[in-house]
Amino acid sequence: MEEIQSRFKRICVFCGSSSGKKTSYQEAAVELGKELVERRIDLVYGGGSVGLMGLVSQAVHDGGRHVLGVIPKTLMPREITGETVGEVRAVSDMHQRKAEMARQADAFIALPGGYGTLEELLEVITWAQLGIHHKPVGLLNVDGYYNSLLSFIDKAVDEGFISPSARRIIISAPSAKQLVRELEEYVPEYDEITSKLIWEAERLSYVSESGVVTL
Ligand SMILES: CC(C)=CCNc1ncnc2c1ncn2[C@@H]1O[C@H](COP(=O)(O)O)[C@@H](O)[C@H]1O
Repeated sequence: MEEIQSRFKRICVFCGSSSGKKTSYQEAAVELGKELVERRIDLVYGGGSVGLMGLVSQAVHDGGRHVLGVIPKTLMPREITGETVGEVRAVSDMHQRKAEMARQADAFIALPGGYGTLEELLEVITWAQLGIHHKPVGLLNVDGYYNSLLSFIDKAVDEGFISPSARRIIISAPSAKQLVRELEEYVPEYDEITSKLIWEAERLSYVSESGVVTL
């Protein structure tokens, strides 16, 4: 089989700590894991084996790619998050966890999930909007799970709360293959105002060779 060389070394996946009711969600998590393997991309995620998090991490690990789970110390007991495959990095709190996951990744993908997934997704979108990073953000819209979120965001654009260029930060696709392909082709738009901002990366605990804006 021909090996595909990706521009991404490691992708951060946000997804449900539950599995969801439809098998299509679980299948999509495995499919995404296999797509990363095929493109020789490593995984960073929230750690543990619960829900879709367990399925995607297992698929990447089984395929021989590196898996990094970033877990706050309080979530570390196995009865809470289950066994983690690959490397585990303990951090002090949820804020540090998100910063570390973002720092380690070259792109972000959200699978279906609940509050935790939404919060992680919206934060990396907000950071992109502010020019803190220029990494692509993808939404794996399995079976239209995120249609209502996307409609809401379009309404926010219509109502003048989100700019059309900020809307374009989100790349959505119904399948892992299509989504990763689109993320590979993504070219970030540089906003004149945000590109003039200098972020105190250290204060945000968010330092990256590729992601942080330097003027
Ligand atoms: C005590 C308890 C309910 C533990 C659940 N176990 C968890 N283990 C690991 N990461 C998690 C957990 N719950 C939420 N997260 C974080 O929030 C996201 C999932 O939250 P949710 O299920 O969509 O909302 C994941 O991407 C992960 O980074």
